[in-house]
Amino acid sequence: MELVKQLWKLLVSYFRKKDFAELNQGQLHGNLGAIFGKNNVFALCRIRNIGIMAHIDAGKTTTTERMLYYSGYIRTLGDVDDGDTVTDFMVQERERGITIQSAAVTFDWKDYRINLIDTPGHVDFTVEVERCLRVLDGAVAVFDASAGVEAQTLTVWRQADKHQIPRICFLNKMDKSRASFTYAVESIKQKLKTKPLLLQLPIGEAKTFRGLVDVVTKEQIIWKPTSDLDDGKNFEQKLLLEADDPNLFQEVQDARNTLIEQVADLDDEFAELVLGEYSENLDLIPADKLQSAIRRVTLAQKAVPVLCGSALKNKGVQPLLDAVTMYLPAPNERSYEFLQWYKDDLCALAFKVLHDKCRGPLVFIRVYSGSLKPQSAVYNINKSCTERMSRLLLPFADQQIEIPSLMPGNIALTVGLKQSATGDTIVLSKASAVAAARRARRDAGGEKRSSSNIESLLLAGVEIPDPVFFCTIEPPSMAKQQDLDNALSCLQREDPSLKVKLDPDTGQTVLCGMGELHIEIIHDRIKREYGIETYLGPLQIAYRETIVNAAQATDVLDKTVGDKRHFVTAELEVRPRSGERATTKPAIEYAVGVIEELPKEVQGAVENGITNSCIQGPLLGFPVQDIDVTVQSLTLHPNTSHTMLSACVSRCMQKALKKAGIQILEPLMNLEITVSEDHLSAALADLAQRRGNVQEIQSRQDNRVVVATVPLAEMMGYSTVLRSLTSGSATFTLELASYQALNSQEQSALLQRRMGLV
Ligand SMILES: Nc1nc2c(ncn2[C@@H]2O[C@H](COP(=O)(O)OP(=O)(O)OP(=O)(O)O)[C@@H](O)[C@H]2O)c(=O)[nH]1
Repeated sequence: MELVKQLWKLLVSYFRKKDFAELNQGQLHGNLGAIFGKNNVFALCRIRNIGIMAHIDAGKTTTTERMLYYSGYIRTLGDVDDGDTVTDFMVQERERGITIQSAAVTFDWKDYRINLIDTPGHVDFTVEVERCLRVLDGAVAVFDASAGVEAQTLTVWRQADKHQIPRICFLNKMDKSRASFTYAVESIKQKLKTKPLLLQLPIGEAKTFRGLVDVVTKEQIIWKPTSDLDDGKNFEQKLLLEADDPNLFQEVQDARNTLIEQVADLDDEFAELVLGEYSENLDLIPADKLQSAIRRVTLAQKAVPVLCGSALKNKGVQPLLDAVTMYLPAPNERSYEFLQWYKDDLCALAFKVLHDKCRGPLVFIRVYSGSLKPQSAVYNINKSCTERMSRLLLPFADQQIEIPSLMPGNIALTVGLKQSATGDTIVLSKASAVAAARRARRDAGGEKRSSSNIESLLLAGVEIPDPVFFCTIEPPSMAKQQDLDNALSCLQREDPSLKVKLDPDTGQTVLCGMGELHIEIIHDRIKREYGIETYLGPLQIAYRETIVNAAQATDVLDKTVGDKRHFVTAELEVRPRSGERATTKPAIEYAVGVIEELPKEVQGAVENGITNSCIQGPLLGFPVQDIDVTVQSLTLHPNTSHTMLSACVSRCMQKALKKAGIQILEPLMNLEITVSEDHLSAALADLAQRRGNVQEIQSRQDNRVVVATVPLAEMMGYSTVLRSLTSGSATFTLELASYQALNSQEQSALLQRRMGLV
């Protein structure tokens, strides 16, 4: 029997893949043609730019796939486990069943144009999530209904808070045996500190989950599997009557009253209705009035609508799409201060770069005002350069269709921009940027333009956290070094969280990344996409250095090059800084009398020298963090070049840092392990051996969640160990918490290891 089942699964999977291959070749293009054939210009109020975000494996890609299917843009349902979804199109994504890079798709749902971005859930790709959130107007947060809020949910939720993005919650996986609507809602309330508005109640849970009731309209939706195809298109929608199910009817009645109360508390306009016209009978409040009020509180981010379903079992996705159009904002409902300065001129943000072998860099752009046309020149404010764009493409995962223009509120791909990178602001022309700057100055009351004023003309970029892992990367032969450098520079433009540098001692190329998986994927991409078989050195931890005491140093440089004498004397003081957020940017000040005499360019050269010496600390060459520097005195010969000045200051800094005593800091990680009760003690015992510090053990349904901190150095290859300790049942997330000082024994052991003595 088991064998027959396996064979059947194989057959289904084969035909799905076959369908998908055919779909890629023909059907998809047909559908894209259909989009293009239609009126491609949507009124702003009918556009939704949304993202799908969640903890790893919550079901983002599966939900996206269903959205594409129900909107008619694909005719066969893909499956993450079969590696044939539309948005996970990278080979690595299909092989591993995870999303690595965000994919943008454009589709229409009931007269609305939806630009949707499926984002990765793995913590190593958090930067990818953030740069997409930057251009979105709204987001759907997907939850595994059996797990509620998980570690990475918190991270992406905070990112969405930072960009003030209105959200809808979708409790997915309601079919799972441990799914619990009540538990998931409670965890949203407790952990995300938000007000969930229950817009639906599930009918059945786990195996019995078969539909839901819309609390606003009191309609029940029951999915009816047909014998041949259970794709979720067949459902019955009708008013729930007391006779159908008296208990459920009462539950819905209570839920609607609670919802009305909640919304009335948050929205004055609705409160007036509740207290006035409908005070006698809340039942009479029309659904559309309640929906409008829910929309207002969602847009104001005072509360979050909650829906539920099972994407895998094809239930609940159509109502979710309705909710996206109904409750998430249109581009013109978001306020952006900078738009007033550009008037109707083009203002757009480049938020992602892809490298295409034939077409070169493809830059994803979101237009905020004005419009963009192919074959036009645009001005990049960040790079201060004019670039020519040749074509405009509408993205559909890994395929695109050419479009004649891009209107405000929309997202598209541009071909031909060579300089633009993630986070750059693109405007019509230099003159337009100057005019916008003038208007901004006028609005600021005619003040002289300060640098922060200029920054407000630029759309905010994305903060890239420092990498925690690094390793050397070697080409197979010296002849391939140039190809490797090219590949790395293309990959870096695509992925700002990847850092590449040269080891000054060995001359080797060093890759720095956000985690083991990140570096593994980059290595794999270099092989597959650029055809270079590279060798990675052992993965190493990116430590930091700091100082323990205050110290002073002086340095003199006296060099004659040709007929020019370069003469500098510098005296610096360094002090440890405490209390503030860890930063590798030194705080620089000048002793009385020094700054008045320094021209601006000289000051720039001094600060360059100080900052550069903090990039590589004196002990092990790691970045130096948390120091204050005072320039006590500085004398220089008028002929001295800025390079010589910086070099002298840098040398003086190194002396002062050495005198101050160097302390090595190691990355300390927040670790969250979800493990069954049976394997809890094994996981804890292992953690104790890794210098782990358990802070809390929570219960999550039948599982336990261990919240701990642990040094990153102890976590190499942890996934394999945890898998074998828990028979593959546990999962974990790891995220940088802070940097902590090594004790003297650990520090000397590390020094010896780095010097190759042990
Ligand atoms: N039981 C059940 N499984 C689901 C459901 N939705 C998704 N899954 C499964 O959960 C796993 C992860 O699904 P994905 O859609 O890849 O999740 P994701 O959030 O996109 O994952 P990442 O992008 O890697 O973070 C796959 O094995 C899916 O088949 C659901 O509604 N019910």
